[in-house]
Amino acid sequence: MLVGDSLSSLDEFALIQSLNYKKQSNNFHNKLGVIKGIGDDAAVVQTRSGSQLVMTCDTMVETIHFNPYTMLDEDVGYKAMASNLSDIAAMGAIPKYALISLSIPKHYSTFRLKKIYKGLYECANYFEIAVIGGDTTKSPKHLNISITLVGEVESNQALFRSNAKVNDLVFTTGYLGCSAAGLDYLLKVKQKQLMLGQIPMNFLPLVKQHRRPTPQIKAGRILLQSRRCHALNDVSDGLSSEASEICEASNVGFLFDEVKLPIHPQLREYGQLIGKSPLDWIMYGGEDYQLLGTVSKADVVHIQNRFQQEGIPFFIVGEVVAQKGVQMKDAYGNIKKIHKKGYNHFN
Ligand SMILES: Nc1ncnc2c1ncn2[C@@H]1O[C@H](COP(=O)(O)OP(=O)(O)OP(=O)(O)O)[C@@H](O)[C@H]1O
Ligand SMILES: Cc1ncc(C[n+]2csc(CCOP(=O)(O)O)c2C)c(N)n1
Ligand SMILES: [Mg+2]
Ligand SMILES: [Mg+2]
Ligand SMILES: [Mg+2]
Repeated sequence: MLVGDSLSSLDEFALIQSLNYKKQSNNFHNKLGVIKGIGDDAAVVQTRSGSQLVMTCDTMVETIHFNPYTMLDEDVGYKAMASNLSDIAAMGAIPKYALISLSIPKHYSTFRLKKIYKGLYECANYFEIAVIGGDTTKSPKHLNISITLVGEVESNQALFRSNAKVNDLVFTTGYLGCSAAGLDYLLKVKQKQLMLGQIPMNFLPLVKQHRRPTPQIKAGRILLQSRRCHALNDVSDGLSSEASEICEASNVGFLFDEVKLPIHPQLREYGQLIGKSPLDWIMYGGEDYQLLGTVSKADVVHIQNRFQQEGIPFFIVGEVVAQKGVQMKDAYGNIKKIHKKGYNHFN
């Protein structure tokens, strides 16, 4: 990076890399018991007890992650907590403690902040997370909420992006693309603080997925306990981006099967209405917070059964191949390359 380079010339992931690469020695990390540092959904560190700590933080910034047309105040708190929980789920870990950092512009009333915290505690209480601290400051213009989550995982069992193996099957734990379509709808309607009751029934699942995604903690635990899941990631930036992350970390490729990608009926309907392919939202939309992972063919039936017992969807959507990168096979058997495109903060 050159002095004075503008951020817009840099990719978000390249920026993280350039700020952190080779700044600390491996010995130093080993001494401190770092099992997994930068580069996965959460960090994993050794403790003196038998288990390991899992830590992550994610931020929501007004105008970037939400605005008055897309979210109710309660939803902002709920989603800030849920998106962090999702990174813990992607490690197969159990979330436990949260620290909340809040930066508030002058025009926010305590009434609105209480609503944000109502949603935040709704999510924290449901998933049995103890809120144990945080930080509060003024902000020049927009609200900023950042959450640090700490969880626990059985020693050396955490699921990484880096263990996918050629011939594994690729799965997701639910429908993708709905959140992005819900966002599209809300931005088109453009009505401030739109209540659920004002939204036509057929668009409700899309809006709900955008405002209140369910972090897949239970799915992550099933996958870890099965001891048969090879790689795992959560889908915050879109399927193409998250698949690329697993492929890069594992040094493999993914071949998605277009006819196997599940399309939510309301996503299909909304796509038809506005003339857009659901595949665009699925591949490049993001914020669904489902899990994307790989499992060996021999073990897939066992895992499928466990998901069925728990009533959680499990869709096989492709396979892991030796050819690097992400590809898509269409209904006619034609294969095309999928570029790593998706939500990226700086381009
Ligand atoms: N400013 C930073 N300094 C050091 N490490 C960072 C920084 N920002 C992100 N990271 C690390 O980079 C890795 C990738 O982060 P990223 O935010 O893309 O993952 P994610 O939280 O799973 O995705 P998303 O934020 O889209 O939900 C993680 O290990 C994260 O801890
Ligand atoms: C008003 C508004 N405009 C656009 C978006 C879309 N969006 C913002 S951040 C992000 C990726 C996840 O965030 P991160 O990578 O920071 O975890 C996506 C898909 C939105 N939610 N609200
Ligand atoms: Mg993640
Ligand atoms: Mg993040
Ligand atoms: Mg992101």
